[in-house]
Amino acid sequence: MNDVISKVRKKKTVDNFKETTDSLLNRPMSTSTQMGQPDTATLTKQTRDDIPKNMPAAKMEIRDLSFYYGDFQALKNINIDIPDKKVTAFIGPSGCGKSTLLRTFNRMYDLYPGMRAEGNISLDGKNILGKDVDVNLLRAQVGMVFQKPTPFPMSIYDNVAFGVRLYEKMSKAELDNRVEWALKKAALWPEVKDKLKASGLSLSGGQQQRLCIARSVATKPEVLLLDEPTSALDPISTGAIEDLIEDLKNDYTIAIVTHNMQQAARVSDYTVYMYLGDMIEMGETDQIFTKPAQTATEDYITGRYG
Ligand SMILES: Nc1ncnc2c1ncn2[C@@H]1O[C@H](COP(=O)(O)OP(=O)(O)OP(=O)(O)O)[C@@H](O)[C@H]1O
Repeated sequence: MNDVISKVRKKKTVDNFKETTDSLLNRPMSTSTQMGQPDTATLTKQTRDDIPKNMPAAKMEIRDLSFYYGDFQALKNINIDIPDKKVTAFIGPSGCGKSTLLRTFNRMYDLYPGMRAEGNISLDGKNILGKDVDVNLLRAQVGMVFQKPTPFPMSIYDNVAFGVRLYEKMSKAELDNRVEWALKKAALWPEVKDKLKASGLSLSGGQQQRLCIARSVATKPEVLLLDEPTSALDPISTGAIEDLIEDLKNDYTIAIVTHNMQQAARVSDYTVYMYLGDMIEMGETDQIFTKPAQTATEDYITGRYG
């Protein structure tokens, strides 16, 4: 039944997406947009006063966040709430800072010298940018899946058990249960249950990406970050991952970066539009795709630039 509802919901959103983009496309374009640029005259950058007031409880609160690669400022004073147990999609043209923003949510940038974040990101009320934060623990709480599937060169079982062994002490039987649970969550169990000792690298691209999702959920994170998780996959594997996202949001708060507008419309509850390091607009996905508040968002969604 849930399956049917979810398929109807998806179909509706996709139909809405098409109808709206068609009607949005019939509106006249500004001169700058005609030249393949956003209409900067009407582009309003958001501040913390613009965070929508009617949002559900926030799992993460991002306040006055700026990010630097050396001297280059890639994020400029970002203010957003990431709602708990919802899917938030980040969209925007290449280089606007989507991946950079996602990587601040688990301080992935700490691995590289010369990169720094300023401002505040709170997870359940605690600032994760503080010096006292245990970043390994943070990364267990805030899991990440990358664009290209990145299984470790070890067995399917060990891939999933890897993070669990790092952070938790448990018996072999408990670990077996956790591995099975995570593979079921990632909708991969039926395909691999008879070959858990085979190398993770022997799986197809779509299976490898689901293995990476299983590896992430195995440590029972609270937030799951997905950075273009399907861009290297075929349509069938993409559909499987999108169904999985729909299912996972019952238990996890999910943030996803995607270049695919239809995918953002299909899988997300909230959408954030970014441009050149600024957050331009955040709202419910249906609103962003049917009635964006900013002309720049509308122009991007309708494919007029980006
Ligand atoms: N390691 C780095 N060193 C220096 N600048 C970087 C680095 N990574 C990204 N940038 C710059 O930061 C800006 C934001 O990049 P980011 O990868 O976050 O954008 P994006 O919106 O995710 O792009 P895409 O959609 O193409 O993946 C870009 O101008 C990019 O060139």
